[in-house]
Amino acid sequence: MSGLKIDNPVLSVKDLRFFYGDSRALHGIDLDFPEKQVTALIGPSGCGKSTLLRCFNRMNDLIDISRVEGEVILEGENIYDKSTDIIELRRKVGMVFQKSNPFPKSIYENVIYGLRIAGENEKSLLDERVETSLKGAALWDEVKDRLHDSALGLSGGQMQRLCIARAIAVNPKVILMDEPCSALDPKSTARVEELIGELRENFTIIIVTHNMQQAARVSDNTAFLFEGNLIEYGLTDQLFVKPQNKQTEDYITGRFG
Ligand SMILES: Nc1ncnc2c1ncn2[C@@H]1O[C@H](COP(=O)(O)OP(=O)(O)OP(=O)(O)O)[C@@H](O)[C@H]1O
Repeated sequence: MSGLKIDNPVLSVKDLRFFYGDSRALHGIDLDFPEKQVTALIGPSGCGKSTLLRCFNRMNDLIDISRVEGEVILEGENIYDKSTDIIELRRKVGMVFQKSNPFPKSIYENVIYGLRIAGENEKSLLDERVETSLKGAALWDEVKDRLHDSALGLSGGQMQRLCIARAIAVNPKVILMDEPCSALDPKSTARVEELIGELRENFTIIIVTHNMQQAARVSDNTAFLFEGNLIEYGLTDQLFVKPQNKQTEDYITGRFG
C-alpha cells in the first residue's frame, strides 16, 4: 500500500476489518485523514467504499449481521469503545447521502433538527444557526423568504444543499459524503462541488465518488480501494497523474471498474 504521511490526523483508521455475516468486506484498512482537507474514496463497485465511510460514524451498527474489528480514532478515542455516545459521535461526524433525505418539515426545522434533538430551543440562537448554516451551504439567498415552507418543495439540488446545511448546523468535525451528486443534474453537481471547496475551510470532508473527474476536481487526497483493500493513498494530483500501483493505474485509466 502506498501511503501518505499525515501529521495530526483528525480521524485515524487502524487495521479496520469489516464483516457482513461470514463475508469480509474490509481486510485491514489503515488510513489517516488530515484536518480541513477533502479526501476522496474511489474504487470499483463493491470494493467497500460505502462500508468504510459508514464505519466512521457507526452507521453500519444498524445492520444486524455486521461486525467490525480494529479501531477508528477520533479526537484520541476509539469510536468503537463501549463508552462511545453514538448521538454525540454522529454530531461530530455528520453525513450527507446519495439521495437527499430532507424531513417532511419546514426548511427551518430541517436545518435545526440536530439542535432540537440536543434540546436547544432558544429562538435567537436557532435563527442565527439557520442563517449561517444556509449561507454555509450556499442556499440562503434562494430560501430566505420561505424558511417556513416545506423542504419537500425544493429542487433536488436545493434539497441536497439543505442536507448539507443540516449537517453543518451542529458544527461537526468531519462530514461524510456518499456519492452526494449522483442524483443531481450537471448544474446542481457543479454547485455542490463548488460548495465542497468552500466547506473545506472549516470542515474535514470524506467523499465517496464513482466519478473520477469529480474526485480529481474536489479532493486534496485520494484513497483507492479494491476488493476491500486499500491499494493506494496519495495526493490527488499525484495519484491521478502518476499512480504508484498498477491496479490504481488500470482503474483510473478505465481498464476496469
Ligand atoms: N447490507 C449489506 N449486507 C451484506 N453485504 C453487503 C451489504 N452492504 C454491502 N455489502 C457487500 O459489501 C461489499 C462492499 O460493498 P460497498 O457498498 O461498501 O461497496 P462500494 O464500493 O461502496 O460499492 P458501490 O460503488 O457499488 O456503492 C460488497 O460485496 C457488497 O455486496
